[in-house]
Amino acid sequence: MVAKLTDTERDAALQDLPGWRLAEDRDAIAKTFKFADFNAAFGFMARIALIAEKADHHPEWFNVYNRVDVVLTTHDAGGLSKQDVAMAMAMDSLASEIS
Ligand SMILES: C[C@H](O)[C@H](O)[C@H]1CNC2=NC(N)=NC(=O)C2=N1
Repeated sequence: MVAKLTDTERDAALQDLPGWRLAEDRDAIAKTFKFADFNAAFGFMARIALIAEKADHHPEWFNVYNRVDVVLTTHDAGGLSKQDVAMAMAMDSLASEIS
């Protein structure tokens, strides 16, 4: 099982994740991605879904047209883990590629 990040580790990780914020009500990070249109947003989700399956680490997300609201946390760890940081970085990298 993967370890929950300490407060110090969490704050350090957030420094390197532009646009990501701490969720208000839980130990999780959140970001809103905006794309050109629904096709780009859904393409992003489809490609992240494949990465998520491979990593066995799945985002919580909500899509409306070109917007994807993402929340990342690790249920098994009861909070934020390095797997969330890795997923956030993968999302940022893919989003910058397609927008
Ligand atoms: C059984 C399965 O491996 C677990 O439930 C995995 C699947 N995907 C997961 N995704 C996330 N975000 N957190 C988890 O703890 C998690 N656990």
